[in-house]
Amino acid sequence: MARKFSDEKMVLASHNKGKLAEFAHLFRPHGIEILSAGELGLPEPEETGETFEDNAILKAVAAAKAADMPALADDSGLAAAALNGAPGVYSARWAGPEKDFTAAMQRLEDELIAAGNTDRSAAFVCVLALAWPDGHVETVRGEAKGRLIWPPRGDGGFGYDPVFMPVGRTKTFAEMKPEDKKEISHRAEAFERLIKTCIASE
Ligand SMILES: O=c1nc[nH]c2c1ncn2[C@H]1C[C@H](O)[C@@H](COP(=O)(O)OP(=O)(O)OP(=O)(O)O)O1
Ligand SMILES: [Mg+2]
Repeated sequence: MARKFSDEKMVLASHNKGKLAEFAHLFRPHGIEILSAGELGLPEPEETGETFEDNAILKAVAAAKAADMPALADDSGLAAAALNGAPGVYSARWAGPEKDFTAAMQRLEDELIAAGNTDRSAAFVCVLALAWPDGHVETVRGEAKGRLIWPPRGDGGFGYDPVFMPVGRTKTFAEMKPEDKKEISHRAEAFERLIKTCIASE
């Protein structure tokens, strides 16, 4: 049995404004007060894990202990099939300290072409970890499948959204309204699973 969340508030252990905006929408119907790592002055831990799970857990546990309240962390990224899942857990690092996603998307395109440009399928992955100050952690995972387009399109969203076209759609994540991305995203799927396992009262 998963541990249930029964508090009134939690800290969102992320320093990414794009994620924080999406979580604000996702949490709206649930009546849970969300504080951000930034507003609590929490440090950004080094993401030394090899998997999304490892990194989500280390971010959530560090924040829960530092804030002394339950903490939710999101570790996510884009996995290109032709690149054996790269950039994967390195998705943020491909953009460098300047968070230059124009450069990161260009690198992705260059590597797809170098790999033969025959398979442009990719998936966004999101692992959420909910940790308590005593160190207990629950994790859930969500995925969105699609393909990588070029050139980038749209100015909504964040990160790699302008090159990601979800399966069965004609708009990239960056061209969609936030409420449309929210219906089908990796983050929304993981969030729904989190609600079912850890937050719903049944
Ligand atoms: O919906 C998304 N749309 C576009 N790009 C995305 C998305 N979701 C993850 N991504 C990419 C960019 C992000 O920078 C990286 C996650 O890296 P990741 O370490 O989990 O997040 P982060 O460093 O940006 O913030 P933080 O660790 O403080 O939560 O993958
Ligand atoms: Mg990060």
